[in-house]
Amino acid sequence: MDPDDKNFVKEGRAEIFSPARVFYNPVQEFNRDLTIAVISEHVKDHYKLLRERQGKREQEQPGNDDGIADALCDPDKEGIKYKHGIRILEALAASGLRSVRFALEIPGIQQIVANDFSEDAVNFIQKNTVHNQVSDLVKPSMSDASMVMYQNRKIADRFDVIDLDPYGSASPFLDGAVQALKDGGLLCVTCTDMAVLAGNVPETCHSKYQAVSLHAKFCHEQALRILLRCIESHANRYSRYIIPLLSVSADFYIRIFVRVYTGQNQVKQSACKLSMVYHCVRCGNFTLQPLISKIQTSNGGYKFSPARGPVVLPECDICSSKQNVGGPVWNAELHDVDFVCRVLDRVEQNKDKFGTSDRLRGVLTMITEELPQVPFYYVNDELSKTLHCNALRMMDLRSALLHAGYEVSFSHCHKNSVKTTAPMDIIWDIYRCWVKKHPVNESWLRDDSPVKTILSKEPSFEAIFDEHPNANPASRKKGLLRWQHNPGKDWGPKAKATKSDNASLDKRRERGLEKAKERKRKAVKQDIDYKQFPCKRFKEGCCDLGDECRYSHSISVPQLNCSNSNHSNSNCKGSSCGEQS
Ligand SMILES: C[S@@+](CC[C@H](N)C(=O)[O-])C[C@H]1O[C@@H](n2cnc3c(N)ncnc32)[C@H](O)[C@@H]1O
Ligand SMILES: [Zn+2]
Repeated sequence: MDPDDKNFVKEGRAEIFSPARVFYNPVQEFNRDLTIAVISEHVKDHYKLLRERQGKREQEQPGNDDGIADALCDPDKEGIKYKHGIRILEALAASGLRSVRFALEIPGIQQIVANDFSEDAVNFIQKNTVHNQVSDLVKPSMSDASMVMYQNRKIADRFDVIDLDPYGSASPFLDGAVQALKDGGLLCVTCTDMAVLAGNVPETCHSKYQAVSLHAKFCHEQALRILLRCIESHANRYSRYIIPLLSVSADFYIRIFVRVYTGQNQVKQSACKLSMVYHCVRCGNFTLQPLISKIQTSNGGYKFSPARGPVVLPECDICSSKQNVGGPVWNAELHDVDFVCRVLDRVEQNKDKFGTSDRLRGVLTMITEELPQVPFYYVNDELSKTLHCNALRMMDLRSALLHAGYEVSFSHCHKNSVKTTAPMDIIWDIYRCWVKKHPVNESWLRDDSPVKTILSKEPSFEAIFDEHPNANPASRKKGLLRWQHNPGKDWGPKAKATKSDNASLDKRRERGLEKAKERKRKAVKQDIDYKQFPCKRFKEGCCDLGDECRYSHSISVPQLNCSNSNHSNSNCKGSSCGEQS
């Protein structure tokens, strides 16, 4: 292998040959680093369990006569085979980079099956395995991913860890995965079909995940909760259930880590972890409707019964607008915070090991700060946008909530998120107090607008905006890297690998850039100032271009020219709007 080759990739301790016709996405290094940290902690638990089961505590002796580490102490050497180590299946392995990194960077592995249905990919898995001297640990396999999992359903054949990292949705592979894991086995799942999970196509979301996704500001957390519920429902069919360890929304994908257990009693509780979601289309108010209630019985036991509903009136109790209904979603915890703290410790103690350690520290710290039992969040800029008022600083809103006796946290899913135990009307009370000091323009107070409905009510208390000692969380105080800044050229889910080579891919990329430049030149010629138009992606919470975005991220974009009261603001095209006065 020639290290100067353009197709030669170094990541972690691995050196991989990865031509364009085999999939490789450099932006997913964060995903792979995170997975290595999580599986390493899983190995610790695996050995703890083994020791408990066998009651043995031997001195560590990696590498006995047959070259296999045999002791049951926590393994500490990577790259060697452990007789009692874990078995991993990477069901969709592409170049094998992930599997090779597992072999080189996670101690305590017995075997990794690196599977792909593409012959090309498997040839590269083979080459890369030999080049990185991990042929003892990594076994290339060419098969359909589901088939491998169905063939390993027998208890003796099941895996300790299954990693699913597909193009788009992981849903076709979930049924096989929940059956091919050992009791307590770890399932790691990526989904990159965010448009589906985030509410753009609710009917497709239903066909893939059996849940309706809503077009809501909390869409990234919704994606996590839809996927978790979907895995749980697959598991339940086989008397199994899941315990989420870590659920992450990052860049253009979600990544979740859950343990799968067997137990009919726990499976019954699954019904209590489901909720439908009502969501107001105008003010963003949301309410969860559980499907099953667990009721205490007189003899100290409990029974299940259908939940009472509906929990909301047909119209939003805050702004009287219509509400959509979505779900069902997972309504229980997204993470096991103790486990996340262990992963965070591992990252902090091995900073040099992970190329993305700064971001890992930031995101994991934020996750440990999230309110664990509060599904979803509001987005602060969206609240001020709804009222067309001056922006209320995040620290001021957080302080006001804390002074009023409520808990508050960020969500790692969104920069300006507000997770809180306060009902939405309390948040509006805080905004009502704010607006008294910073009145909104009279023109927004039309009869049919949520602005008027919300502001016509007096606040039920006097909000205190003085900085509260807990308003600034540690992750923010320490200035940890919590968000990816200005994504680079490779950002985004990559298309399926093609037969073309890198050179032609580069040419296509160059042509794309040239076209974009041409469009910009034309715009300048026509003297179009895009900054007068609001950025749709920013509004949806997914524009990461910051100041570089050619559209406006300001909430005070003048759309006031439009006199048509039926004309929704989000559709207004500013100076090009046909319905203007
Ligand atoms: C997104 S790539 C995997 C990337 C890899 N996990 C990594 O971290 O670099 C998806 C891979 O899945 C393979 N694939 C897609 N459907 C499959 C199936 N049903 N069975 C096996 N492999 C499949 C494709 O050939 C492709 O190489
Ligand atoms: Zn409303």
